[in-house]
Amino acid sequence: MEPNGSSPSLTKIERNGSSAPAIIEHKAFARIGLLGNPSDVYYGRTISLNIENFWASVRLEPSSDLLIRPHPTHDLVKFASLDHLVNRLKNEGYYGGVRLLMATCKVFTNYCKEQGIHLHNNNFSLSYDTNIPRQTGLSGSSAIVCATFSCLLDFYKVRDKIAVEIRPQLILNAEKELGIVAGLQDRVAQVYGGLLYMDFNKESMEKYGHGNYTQLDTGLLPPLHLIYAENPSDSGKVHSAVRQRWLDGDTFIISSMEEVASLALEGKRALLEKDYAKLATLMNQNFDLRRQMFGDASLGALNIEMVEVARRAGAAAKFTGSGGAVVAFCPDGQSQVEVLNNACKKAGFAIEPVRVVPSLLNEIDIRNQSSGNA
Ligand SMILES: Nc1ncnc2c1ncn2[C@@H]1O[C@H](COP(=O)(O)OP(=O)(O)O)[C@@H](O)[C@H]1O
Ligand SMILES: O=C(O)[C@H]1O[C@H](OP(=O)(O)O)[C@H](O)[C@@H](O)[C@@H]1O
Ligand SMILES: [Mg+2]
Repeated sequence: MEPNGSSPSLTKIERNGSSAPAIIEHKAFARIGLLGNPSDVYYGRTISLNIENFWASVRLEPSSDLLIRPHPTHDLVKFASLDHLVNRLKNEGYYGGVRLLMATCKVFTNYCKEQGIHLHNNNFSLSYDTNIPRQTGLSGSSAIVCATFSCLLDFYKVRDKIAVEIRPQLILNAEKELGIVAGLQDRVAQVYGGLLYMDFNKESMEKYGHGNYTQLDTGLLPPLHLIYAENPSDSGKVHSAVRQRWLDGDTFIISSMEEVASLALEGKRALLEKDYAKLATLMNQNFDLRRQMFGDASLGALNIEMVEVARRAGAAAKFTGSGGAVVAFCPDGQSQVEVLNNACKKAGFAIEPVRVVPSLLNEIDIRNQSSGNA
């Protein structure tokens, strides 16, 4: 695994000798919610893209015992002192990636059993690594789950038995299993790659168990920038209160989520027409609606400041996910990008150009898309 390297190859299957069982390695990349998030949690719509800037990788090695290997830093259990332990919990919480790997194994196994998909009895060990800034709304959690899921698909050779459009829901189920409130957009972007328009309308979700996912030409995108800060926030916690209000029938939340969903629909049109002034307006509206629904305390002062620094430079800006990272677009071009770069550096925020991942579907995946994907 080389998450600190620079060139992300997608899949690696190593054979040590002609008869030795294969080691399988998969990557899953960070994603940006460009428009419509978080309405994906509420039968809405989003436009999202998978980005090469950051990724998680998972390695599966055949072994005699079934072993889930803790990550040396993300699942820290050895500390220099009590203060170190307490600080670590304060800044990063109790959890690392081990629980994600375990939940993925459980959801995968149960789904295969329910569907009558045969799994052989060989064991494996799983380890992971990631360079996705932790809990910054770049979908670091589902990248770990998605890469694990891909390893299991290949280890059990069942890629042709689990249709592509079903996989995001199974990946989401692994996090649901852990009580994390989240939606499908991350997982769809990570399974499909590229730029996607997603429609999670209730009818399709209930009838087929998935939304309608359309891959768009990544060439439609204008240059985008990613801004982020070391500021972990727990996306599950951020979402729980708003989710509860939505379940309780709060009319403000329900109508605002519908408005957010409609931004993705308008955004699709704007992208197809290359109407980037419109795109900028929609991105700003998206963040303003999130801010009204979630409230400043839940979004966090530093996260709001990231959006405001970008806006003061004249850029359109919104969260990539639930908070921690921002996607910015400079409608006035390169001179504005320079102003934005300087403003971010001055404020202590990292900024870098967005690099989009091309489609990740292989021939088996494309052949096995179910007919329910209208
Ligand atoms: N970089 C990471 N390393 C290990 N585990 C992680 C990492 N990021 C997220 N997780 C796990 O996923 C859970 C949910 O993370 P989440 O808040 O959704 O972050 P993100 O915005 O990166 O998806 C965390 O509580 C933790 O268990
Ligand atoms: O709030 C959002 O936009 C997203 O939040 C979660 O993503 P994360 O990267 O963990 O912040 C959630 O999983 C997504 O479905 C939401 O759209
Ligand atoms: Mg997450």
